Amino acid sequence: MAAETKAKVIDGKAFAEKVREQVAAHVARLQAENGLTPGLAVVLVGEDPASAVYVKNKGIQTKASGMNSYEHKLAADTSEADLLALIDRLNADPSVHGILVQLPLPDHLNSELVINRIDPAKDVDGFHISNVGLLGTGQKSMVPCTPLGCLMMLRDHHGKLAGLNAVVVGRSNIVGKPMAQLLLGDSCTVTIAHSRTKDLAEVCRGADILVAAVGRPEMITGDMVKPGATVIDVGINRIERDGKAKLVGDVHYESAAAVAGAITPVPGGVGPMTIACLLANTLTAACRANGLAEPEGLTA
Ligand SMILES: Nc1nc2c(c(=O)[nH]1)N[C@@H](CN(C=O)c1ccc(C(=O)N[C@@H](CCC(=O)O)C(=O)O)cc1)CN2
Repeated sequence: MAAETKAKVIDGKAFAEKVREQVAAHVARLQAENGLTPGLAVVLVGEDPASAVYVKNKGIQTKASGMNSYEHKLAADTSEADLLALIDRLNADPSVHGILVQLPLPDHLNSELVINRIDPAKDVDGFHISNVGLLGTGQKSMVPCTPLGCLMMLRDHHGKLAGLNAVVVGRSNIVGKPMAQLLLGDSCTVTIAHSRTKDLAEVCRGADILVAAVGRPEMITGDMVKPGATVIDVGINRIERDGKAKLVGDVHYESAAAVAGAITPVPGGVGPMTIACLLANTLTAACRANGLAEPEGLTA
């Protein structure tokens, strides 16, 4: 029998819709008052099916928010020199305020080199080494979309986060590390745990906020969750169960929801916030590039 769900379910789909509405309202004001339309260029190399869907959705949502969308689809065997030349052109294009290179890139391309070629002011993914350094030192930066989305949901649920114990399970550059920096910025006491952490369950049980970003299906189980804790599940894992394809997070939802105070589901939790925050970052980049006030509530 399924365990009873006690936790409040944090609805990322609904939250993302509100963020997109805020972005669209701000974009309409920018157009009316400043004659400015933010533009986002997304670069996809190759035919990875999941990446193609994410890029398509980015284009649809960018246009729906009133911004310009520029899609660049390149063949899987595109050379590094050609990709870098495209980034140089986008860096120099004043109608492009945000540039995103969809990851993962094909193996023959050096992701670090490619990402670090993007103008940091247009790096709406927040992956450029300059933005990483700015975030790590508490300075104004572009913030990676997935952690920014998690932070927005946590602030909305808790109000103030100061003094709370946060455990981030996972140490990736894209989610784990920036998530930890953002929580530290909001004065949480932060622990970064990972696959080699000793007694991971005990470390997790100390968390008021538990962020799972390990990329292992259902690794975080209910016995690892402190009663009443807020659980943010960043994992998106495609598994097969009972002969059917299924999408699950890094958290075993039923057992964790029986103990947690609040929890994000998969799908419909963190995932939709990633693209909503990409739109927010593009708007922020356009405002900064034009010396205009940044949108309130849409930045870290
Ligand atoms: N350059 C980047 N590449 C990648 C990023 C990124 O932030 N920047 N993140 C992921 C992919 N991603 C956006 O690019 C993304 C992943 C998941 C979702 C989402 O809405 N997920 C849904 C489920 C969708 C499904 O059925 O597959 C959900 O969780 O509800 C949006 C965007 C890697 N690459």
